[in-house]
Amino acid sequence: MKHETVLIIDFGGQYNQLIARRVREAKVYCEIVPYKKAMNKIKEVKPEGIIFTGGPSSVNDPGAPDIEAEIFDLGIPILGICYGAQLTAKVLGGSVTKPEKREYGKTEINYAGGKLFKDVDKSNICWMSHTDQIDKLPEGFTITAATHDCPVAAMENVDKKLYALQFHPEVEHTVQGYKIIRNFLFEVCALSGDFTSDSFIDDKVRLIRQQVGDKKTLCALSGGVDSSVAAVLVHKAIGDNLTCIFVDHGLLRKNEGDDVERIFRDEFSMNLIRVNAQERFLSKLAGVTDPERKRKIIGEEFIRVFEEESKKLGDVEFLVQGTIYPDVIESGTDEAAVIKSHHNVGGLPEDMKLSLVEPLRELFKDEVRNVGLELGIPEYLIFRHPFPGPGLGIRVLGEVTEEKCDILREADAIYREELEKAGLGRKIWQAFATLPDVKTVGVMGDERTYSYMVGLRAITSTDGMTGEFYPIPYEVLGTISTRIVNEVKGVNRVVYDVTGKPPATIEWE
Ligand SMILES: Nc1ncnc2c1ncn2[C@@H]1O[C@H](COP(=O)(O)OP(=O)(O)OP(=O)(O)O)[C@@H](O)[C@H]1O
Ligand SMILES: O=c1[nH]c(=O)c2[nH+]cn([C@@H]3O[C@H](COP(=O)(O)O)[C@@H](O)[C@H]3O)c2[nH]1
Ligand SMILES: NC(=O)CC[C@H](N)C(=O)O
Ligand SMILES: [Mg+2]
Repeated sequence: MKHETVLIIDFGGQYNQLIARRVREAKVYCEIVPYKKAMNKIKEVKPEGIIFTGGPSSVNDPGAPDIEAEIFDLGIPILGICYGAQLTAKVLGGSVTKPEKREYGKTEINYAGGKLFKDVDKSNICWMSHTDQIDKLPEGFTITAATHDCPVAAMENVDKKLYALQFHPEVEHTVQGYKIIRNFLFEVCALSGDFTSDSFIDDKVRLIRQQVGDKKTLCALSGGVDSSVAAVLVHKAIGDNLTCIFVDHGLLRKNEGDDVERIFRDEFSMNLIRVNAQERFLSKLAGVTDPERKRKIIGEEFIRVFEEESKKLGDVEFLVQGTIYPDVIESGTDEAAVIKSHHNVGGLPEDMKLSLVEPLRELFKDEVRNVGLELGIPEYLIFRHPFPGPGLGIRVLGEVTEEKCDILREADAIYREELEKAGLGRKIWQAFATLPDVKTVGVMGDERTYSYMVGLRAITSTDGMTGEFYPIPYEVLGTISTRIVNEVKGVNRVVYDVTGKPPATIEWE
């Protein structure tokens, strides 16, 4: 039986999989298609609804992603989001400009009602991330929402079932955003919601067995959430043919190497090899300051270590990684911009010989956590803060040296210890310290100091795609700052990062 289908047309937005996920959650089958293939795909699957994603380009740029005008005459309901909304306006004869004020993050909005905003509060908060905006409506459209700086925050042509939103309903910070997507699916497209996916774990176990067969397989295990879940899942599929490799690259947090080794030897009966590779990583990084260069060096060195270990085991073809969707999209795709090359995706060397097994590649962190819990992995492992593979290599900003890593390790340990003491660990999604390549003047013991400054970051998020800084109480910040400056030699100043994502990212590099 053919399921009702929604096609999501990809213009390179950061949140495309989030749109897909919301549609999946509403029990509607959907597929993401590159914009260049949109018309062919529409003819092939005859979707009941179409969603245009956001994207990094400006519709006025020469060569910007475009869409055939005939798509608007097919009678299929279309929801354009951000770039998708701007493109709808442009193609249908309206216009888009770059206003003086841009909007990023939470923004107050007023809705005018109608099918798309059924049961949505008239005045609410939405999530914006745009530079351009619609300034002239195409014929037949009316404005259905506005913010202080964006007069056309939504527009529609009810007769033609065309809807456009400047904000992002798929992002959870848009209060009632999911309701708006559901209204599009159920009120505008009149779908019934006939898609329930089979159990993810059973499906994946079957697919992994198909891909790997009885071949020996390595798993890159960091002890983090994603690779632990990937390892347990693959172990369920292929048992002892799986060997986990944990690389201590000298860029780990305080005590992390020993903790990971102990936990995975005690808790799981899996083959685990720890490779101590501190010197080779640090020597490859010596003198390098560009963040993207550093990420690529680390990504490549990881793979070289895995290749060497695979030779020792003999006949290994596959490498399991705990790659998840944000790693993929932020590393750039044909349509999406490179935000940063995650070491496990954009940082992989071109000549790598192992084939990848990445069962979590389409999922977001909170979905991975749910799979982990279902697999019986203990909660204290599942709810740990994420820690990026390149580790302190991208938290020591600029050139990475052992001395700077040592300073950061101590400062970071104090910071996280005090957050735990204050009971904030589980309220914050990810917290860490960074060491900018900046020295500042201080006065300690009546003497001048000229020492490093430490930056503190604490973010709330569900999926790592967007986030807000967590308001740590001043007393707690004060205690942390005093302890860091008193206890960590080489630091005389502490600052707190109060930026969300967007416009910043979570990590500083
Ligand atoms: N020190 C390491 N040793 C071996 N593999 C690693 C190491 N660090 C990262 N990896 C590999 O790179 C992948 C991506 O790293 P990432 O930090 O995103 O995920 P994670 O460590 O598994 O989970 P978390 O996001 O909770 O830290 C991991 O899933 C793992 O396969
Ligand atoms: O395994 C990883 N390899 C990487 O190269 C990498 N870069 C960022 N991160 C983590 O991804 C999430 C989103 O990070 P950003 O907002 O900094 O892009 C955050 O949780 C980051 O810690 C990485 N994880
Ligand atoms: N998030 C988006 O889709 C952004 C669209 C466009 N690049 C802008 O800045 O307005
Ligand atoms: Mg990690």
